[in-house]
Amino acid sequence: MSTRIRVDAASPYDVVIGNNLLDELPGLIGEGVQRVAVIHPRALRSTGDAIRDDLVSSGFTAHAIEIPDAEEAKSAEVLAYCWTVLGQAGFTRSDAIVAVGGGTTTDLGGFVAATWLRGVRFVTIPTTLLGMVDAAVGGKTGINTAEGKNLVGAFWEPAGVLCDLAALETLPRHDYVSGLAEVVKCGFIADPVILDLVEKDPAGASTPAYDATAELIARSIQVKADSVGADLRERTTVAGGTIGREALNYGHTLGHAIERTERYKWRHGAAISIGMVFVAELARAAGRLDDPTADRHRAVLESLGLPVSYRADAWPHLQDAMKLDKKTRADRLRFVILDGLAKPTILEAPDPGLLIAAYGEIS
Ligand SMILES: NC(=O)c1ccc[n+]([C@@H]2O[C@H](COP(=O)([O-])OP(=O)(O)OC[C@H]3O[C@@H](n4cnc5c(N)ncnc54)[C@H](O)[C@@H]3O)[C@@H](O)[C@H]2O)c1
Ligand SMILES: O=C(O)C(=O)C[C@@H](O)[C@H](O)[C@H](O)COP(=O)(O)O
Ligand SMILES: [Zn+2]
Repeated sequence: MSTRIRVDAASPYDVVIGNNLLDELPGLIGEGVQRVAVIHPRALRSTGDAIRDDLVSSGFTAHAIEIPDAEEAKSAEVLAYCWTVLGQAGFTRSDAIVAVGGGTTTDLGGFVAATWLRGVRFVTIPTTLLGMVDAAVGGKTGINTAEGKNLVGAFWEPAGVLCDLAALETLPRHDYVSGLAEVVKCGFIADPVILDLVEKDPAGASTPAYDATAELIARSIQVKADSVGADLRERTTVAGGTIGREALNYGHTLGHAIERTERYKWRHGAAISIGMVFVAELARAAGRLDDPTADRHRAVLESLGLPVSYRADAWPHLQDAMKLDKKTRADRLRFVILDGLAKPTILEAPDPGLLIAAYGEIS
């Protein structure tokens, strides 16, 4: 049995969660498409080849494009390599891209789709927890540069998202747990039932075999779908006491700065775990967040084995990196914080003393 979650975008699409979903792929690729590129990371070579072969059996001319694993894929060089393959294979505007892999593959693959001939059809098949609950949904695509995380990219929405839960069984444990950071994020910003389900059995929740895994995934995707359906291009700042898509950036201002400082060798979820504890401390220091909710961040993330502290001497580098965060306006840093559980808002240009105090709590 599969679950479908609709994303009410300009062209609405479904995120399907279940098993053996590949029968749905030709329909998502659509009529009139001749060529399909299946972009996959090195670690999923056999999956990429199998999907390509299936597509050939369905009558498409399919090519597998192998890219590096993890953040190495999100580079200008890999992007240019994909353009070369598409050009040599004669991809036209009526052809399509399928990205099969984790968030790095769907971010890169989506940017290839957004930029090739100014935009071709795109389908995501996320194979990591993080990809399913976050990266493959919502149309943010892009690459990193030496100056910062995701600094170059485009909004380019998929025609559909297929989350085959069986893929999670081969995922290394630290990658699964990294994805849980985004799940916990959804709990704090919008759906506290997620936190209850994780806290009930953190050891169990750290594996895909947990009896609430499908519910955790569906609830997190619903949070994402609601946010991007309402504010795809992240334009809503503060309106009527609520914020739009920026809420999904909870923990990411410091988290992305840590990723840059670590030269993109860390997993994204590990970095944003620290980033969430930091903004919880910032909100507490600013008198905005109650102690139990602030303390709950460290407790739940630590119980999953995620990091919650970082080197004290890194603060000057992190401050520099945060200046290029996409929420920054002119010289004013803007952080997503909580005014209470599931009440995200923006803290604009906090006093430097507050930032140092919050960093002191996590270093
Ligand atoms: N676009 C968005 O809205 C959005 C949202 C959240 C995160 N992201 C981005 O997603 C990226 C992180 O994604 P991730 O955590 O999925 O990491 P990832 O894509 O690097 O995947 C982690 C590792 O697992 C391997 N892998 C993937 N699926 C596997 C499977 N089923 N079995 C075994 N190995 C597998 C990959 O090759 C990689 O080495 C970051 O770059 C982050 O910025 C984007
Ligand atoms: O979808 C969003 O919006 C998010 O912010 C989700 C984040 O989890 C994700 O890491 C995203 O890639 C961050 O976007 P960025 O705009 O800060 O680069
Ligand atoms: Zn993220």
